[in-house]
Amino acid sequence: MKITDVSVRRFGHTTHRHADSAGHAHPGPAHKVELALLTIATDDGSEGHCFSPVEIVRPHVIDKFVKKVLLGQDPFDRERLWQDLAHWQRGSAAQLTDRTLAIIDCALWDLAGRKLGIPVHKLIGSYRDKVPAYGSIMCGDELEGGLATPEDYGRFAETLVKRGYKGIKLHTWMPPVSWAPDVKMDIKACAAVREAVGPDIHLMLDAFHWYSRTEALELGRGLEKLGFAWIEEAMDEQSTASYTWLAENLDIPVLGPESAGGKHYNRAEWITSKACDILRTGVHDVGGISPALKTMHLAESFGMNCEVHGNGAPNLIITAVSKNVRWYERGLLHPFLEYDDGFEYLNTLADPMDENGFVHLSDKPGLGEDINFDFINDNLVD
Ligand SMILES: O=C(O)[C@H](O)[C@@H](O)[C@@H](O)C(=O)NO
Ligand SMILES: [Mg+2]
Repeated sequence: MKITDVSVRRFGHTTHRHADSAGHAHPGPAHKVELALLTIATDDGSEGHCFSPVEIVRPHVIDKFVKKVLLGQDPFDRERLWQDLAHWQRGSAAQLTDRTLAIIDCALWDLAGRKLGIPVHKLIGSYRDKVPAYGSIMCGDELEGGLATPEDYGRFAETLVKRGYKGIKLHTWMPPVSWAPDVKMDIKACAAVREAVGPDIHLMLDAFHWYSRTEALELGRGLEKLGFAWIEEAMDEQSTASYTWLAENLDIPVLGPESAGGKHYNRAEWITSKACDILRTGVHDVGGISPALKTMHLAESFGMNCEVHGNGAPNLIITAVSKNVRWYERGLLHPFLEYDDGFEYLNTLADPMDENGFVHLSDKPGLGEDINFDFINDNLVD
């Protein structure tokens, strides 16, 4: 079996999600955005697919790096193909990123599952077929009745508990919100949520990513009083030493790194530097399902949980194949958006959640996404 092609379909779809100048999502009027579907094809007609931001699988990257590594190779040689792509990164002048490696790795897993007729979480070795979800709330805003005040967060948290969530994570206000960031307002929003949902719901905070050590310490101490489960990305994750200092000075578990580079290698450094109490990984953060599994196994060897960043089928799969992952991050959520409405390019939700807050794994072969190929082919953009 040999890989004969790597192709990309760019298509338009409608969303109410808008990115602000810092890249954080907020609700807004419906608008058209582009997405890509990458496909790896083989000589026996098998295919593997993965959705991607368009720029991550742009022609330069696919032609100059991906095709050179993949074409003619056995698609089941995922580990060797991932290692070869990773080695090209150094000479790529930062053009070949972990995000592209993630898309290729996921498409290869999808191809293997589709070829063998089994879901990827079973191919890897499943630990469970449903995963508790926490509701991951969007960053705050200045929208009337949106997420503009601590009370707005409290009201929305009540709605999420009624929907079935047993855990809720806040992202509070960040620039370009005019008065943000503000530690005291962060704590007020967290206090309003704790007051609204009571003591039994697990609460977490993912804060402004660039607080100073002393600001992060003040924030962490406030969360300790509210019984929060973890504090996340309150400082720039490029400074491991800052997190070692924070973890030494706080009782609340420090979780990370999410956005710091370095794949599973850097996450090993975070553990040995005592920079986190709970490790973090994510399919798109570390270069795919394959390195994410390595990260989770690394954490397990240190008796540490490893929480997964982000929603979607690949991240859901890795939450289901390891005992030391507690949650699936379902979001991002906002009072003005109906997350369960899904997307035009999927026939069904990739992460359906029952009334008890459990997300159920798909039993479809591959990544398990119910792709609407007709919609994609009818909405191609060149
Ligand atoms: O920075 C953001 O936009 C959000 O925090 C986003 O990355 C969210 O997915 C996250 O960090 N979850 O943990
Ligand atoms: Mg985060």
